[in-house]
Amino acid sequence: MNDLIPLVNKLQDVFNTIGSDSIDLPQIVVVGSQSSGKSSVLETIVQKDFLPRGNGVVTRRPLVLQLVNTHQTGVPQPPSSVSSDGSLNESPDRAEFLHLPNKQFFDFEEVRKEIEAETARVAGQNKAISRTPIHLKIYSRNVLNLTLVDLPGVTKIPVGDQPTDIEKQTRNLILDYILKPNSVILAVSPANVDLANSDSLKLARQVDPEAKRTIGVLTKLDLMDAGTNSLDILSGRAYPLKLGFIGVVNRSQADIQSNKPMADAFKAETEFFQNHPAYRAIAHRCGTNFLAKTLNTILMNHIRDKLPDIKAKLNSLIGQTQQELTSYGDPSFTGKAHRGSLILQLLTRFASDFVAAIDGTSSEISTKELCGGARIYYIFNNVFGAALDSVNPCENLSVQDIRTAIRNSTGPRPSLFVPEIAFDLLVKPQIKLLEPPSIRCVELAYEELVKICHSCGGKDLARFPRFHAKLIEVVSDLLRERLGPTSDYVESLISIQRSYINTNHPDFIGGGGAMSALERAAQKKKKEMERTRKPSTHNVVLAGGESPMAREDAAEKSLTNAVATLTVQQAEREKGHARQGSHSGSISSVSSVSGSINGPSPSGGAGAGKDTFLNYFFGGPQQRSDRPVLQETRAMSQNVAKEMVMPKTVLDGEPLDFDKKLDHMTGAEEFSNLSDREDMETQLIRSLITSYFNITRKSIQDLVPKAVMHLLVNYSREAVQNRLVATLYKEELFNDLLQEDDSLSAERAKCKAMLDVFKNAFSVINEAM
Ligand SMILES: Nc1nc2c(ncn2[C@@H]2O[C@H](COP(=O)(O)OP(=O)(O)OP(=O)(O)O)[C@@H](O)[C@H]2O)c(=O)[nH]1
Repeated sequence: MNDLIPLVNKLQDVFNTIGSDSIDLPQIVVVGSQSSGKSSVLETIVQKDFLPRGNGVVTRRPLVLQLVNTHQTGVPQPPSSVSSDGSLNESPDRAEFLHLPNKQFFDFEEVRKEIEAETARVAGQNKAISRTPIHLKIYSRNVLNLTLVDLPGVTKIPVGDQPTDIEKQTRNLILDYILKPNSVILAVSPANVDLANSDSLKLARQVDPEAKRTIGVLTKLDLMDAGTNSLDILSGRAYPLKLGFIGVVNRSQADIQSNKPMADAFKAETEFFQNHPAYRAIAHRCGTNFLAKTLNTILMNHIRDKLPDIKAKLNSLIGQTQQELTSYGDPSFTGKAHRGSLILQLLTRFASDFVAAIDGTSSEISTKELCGGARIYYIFNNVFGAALDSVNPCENLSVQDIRTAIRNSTGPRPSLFVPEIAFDLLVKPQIKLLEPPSIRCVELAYEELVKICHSCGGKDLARFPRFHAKLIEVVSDLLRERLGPTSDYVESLISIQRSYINTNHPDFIGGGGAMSALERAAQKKKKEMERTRKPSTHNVVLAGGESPMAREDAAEKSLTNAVATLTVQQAEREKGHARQGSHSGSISSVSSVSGSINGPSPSGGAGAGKDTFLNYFFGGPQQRSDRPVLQETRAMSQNVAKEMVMPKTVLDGEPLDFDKKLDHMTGAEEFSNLSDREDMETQLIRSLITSYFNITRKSIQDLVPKAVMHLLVNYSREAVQNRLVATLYKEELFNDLLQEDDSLSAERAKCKAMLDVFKNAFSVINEAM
């Protein structure tokens, strides 16, 4: 039975080699406030001076102490096994530190120095504490098998390098250890301080409220005021702990300073209890010897209770670790004989992941966010759709632009009808507005495909980062190759739309439709005004002699008249064109063919100068002044004008009106005051542009996603596997491609070591049970 503690020690060693605390092993954790006597208790149990001593905070790192009984039978030697002269028997006692694996310590003064040095190395010289434990193993025939952890004492006031929250830090460190259900709490309290103020018991109660795994130790019983004693506590009446309280008397500071031998201290302790009137009756249940035996029994029972759990935990850890190890791949498969098939397998997996992500058939589809092909659909439907919808058909088209277009398209003659050529000129640049969102749609789909290819390959490929990078590179190249043709095609879709303005489109509103819509709008507005008109205001006559209503009436009337006149003119005109046998029924049908089918347009040679006019109409004011053609025209006109008026100008030195007019050849000031007819014409052109633009927008919205799917998505989807094989399945590349990631090899080795440890521990337990 006594083999159980060495078993746990063995497990602890096994786990220490990989620095894992994945198994909560049974151990005794010593807890107490600063200077309560924790180190003294441990030293008395070990029967050795080996712990650092001094004023204030001494224990500053957890010390995991494994006591190993070296007696053959495993039965501990009683501390009384001293020679007749009172000195301890010559013993082969020795100590080992985990951090110094090849060194054995036979001098325990050296052990103390090493603990001090190791504490200072990690926690610094000045009172700060550290969570990193020191592992110390002591082999002796005078110890019972025990695993104990000495922790820094609870302090209230920071000293030295200690941070202001030292109390919190120490408490958290202690709680980390005692929270583990497999730890037995050795709660040390000095007897000369009221138990109600005991930090160790308060902490123990937090994690073990039923007091099932807490054992109380009362130190400094010799320092209690004369006439007082702790019998109530020691006999379990004052504070209920299932494992009870044990009283001890350690060496005092004076004893330590005078190097009082352990054996003497032990003797003195025994005498103290046997001679004390209050404790005499329970002397056999007091003292360090009894404490060591009790702890040994408690720990063994505890281990026996916990062993099945530990075994089960180990079993599941073995399963998990085995799985993790498998995920790192088998290194033996990268050998020469398997390289080709491994490359092909990984490459095919990458390609099918890519296809599956696009098709939405991937097994790792997210339920949290859109991924793969669904994102491409989102781009088409939501992003591209919304971008197109947000384009205003008459964007950047001012009244002035429209008027100028109308005027220019009628040439030197005044316009009789709404000029079709102006509509043609104006609508083309508007269609161009659809190009940027369409190109962006291609780019977004491309970016999405690049993203998809980055997420392909899965865990298997993580092993071979170079191969993974190469696969991504090849697919990215393929996608990049497709980006150009797709963008070009989409660009040409817009150019196609601009190259022929099909005013014969069945959905196009046409001139007649636009006119009647305007008429309806005007009549509706008129009715609304009539409805809101108040009778009392009818007769109010202003100083000017005309009532505001009367003025409104006049304006309304003239607007309606203008619409009527234009409608009649338009009807006449359409009739005329019908007679000539051209496309009939819409004003714009006339416009679209006027330049080619029906001979010269009303604007004469305007067709030839269209581009210049377009630039002129749709560039900003700055651009406009920069246009060389316009500048030239202007300069020419000015020269002509100057020549004409020179004599008069020279005579009186004043700028002539004619000059001024030519300087403002854009005619901007005239557009501020449009006639009713001009206003109607402008509105008519606007509604024609809007109608035609909407038709084009609809077909672009339909065609661009189709083009992207055909030329970019489906093309690369189908070509990916072949491209990958053609580029990467080459014998001379295999070596480079199958270079394993260093960190992954290290991870695999670590995982393998861990698995060995768990298996080892499992068989250790199996043998013991
Ligand atoms: N007289 C007497 N003194 C004791 C007893 N136990 C401990 N001391 C003294 O109390 C002081 C503190 O004891 P330590 O064992 O260093 O206490 P600790 O809890 O380990 O202290 P830290 O590690 O600094 O938290 C030392 O001077 C001990 O000699 C005891 O039972 N009787």
